[in-house]
Amino acid sequence: MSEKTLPIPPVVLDHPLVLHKLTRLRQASTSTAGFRRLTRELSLLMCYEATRDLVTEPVEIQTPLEKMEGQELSGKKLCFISILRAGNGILDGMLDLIPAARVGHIGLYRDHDTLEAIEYYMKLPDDVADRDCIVVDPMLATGHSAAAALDRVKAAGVKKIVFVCLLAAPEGVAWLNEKHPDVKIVTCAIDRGLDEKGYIRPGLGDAGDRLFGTR
Ligand SMILES: O=P(O)(O)OC[C@H]1O[C@H](OP(=O)(O)OP(=O)(O)O)[C@H](O)[C@@H]1O
Ligand SMILES: O=c1cc[nH]c(=O)[nH]1
Ligand SMILES: [Mg+2]
Repeated sequence: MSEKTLPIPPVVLDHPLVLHKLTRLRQASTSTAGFRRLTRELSLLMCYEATRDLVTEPVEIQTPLEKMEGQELSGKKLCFISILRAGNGILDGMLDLIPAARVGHIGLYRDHDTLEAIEYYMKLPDDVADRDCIVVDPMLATGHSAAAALDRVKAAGVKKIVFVCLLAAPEGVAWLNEKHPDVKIVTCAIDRGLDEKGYIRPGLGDAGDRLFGTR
């Protein structure tokens, strides 16, 4: 009998700041500028959670008053991978917190009729296999885009991946858990479910259009 890997339970941020900012983000009356700013702020908070397992080592430093032992990051280097185009809204906040991280991009769009993910671009750093990766996309709806992106990242040799999104549908979580049970999902909320067009309900609408003002 084959052993099935148990999925890592998703981490849902329940911090009051996240609840407040996510509520503002969802509101239809929030402007493009406001949506972008809130996405960036929420990304900082999600980055904090997604990097919780980073390894540190002791380092001796001198404060203005005395020597002490501090801690500095010492584990594998990081790479952020943005699923275009809406992933770039999250990427900005992540890079505010970890400016030295490398960045990869995977271009995917959902076919409106089949809801399958269609790839149109990919560029990953040459040394991505030596890095831990955080893959970012605001929305985990059917999970097709995220699963396709993770297939590509794993094919490039990456071993440890966290997937970060603003909102998830239970259907997307189930799909990703099935396809990539070893990938931890970090999200601000898991909503009620998908509608007949594959939109997350109650959701926040089309994240890409709201970030870039394209509709
Ligand atoms: O889980 P799924 O059902 O695959 O849906 C989620 C995808 O849909 C959105 O992208 P979209 O295709 O609208 O592209 P965009 O970022 O260019 O707007 C979103 O940013 C995800 O990538
Ligand atoms: O609700 C949804 C689903 C997929 N993509 C979005 O931008 N929003
Ligand atoms: Mg879109």
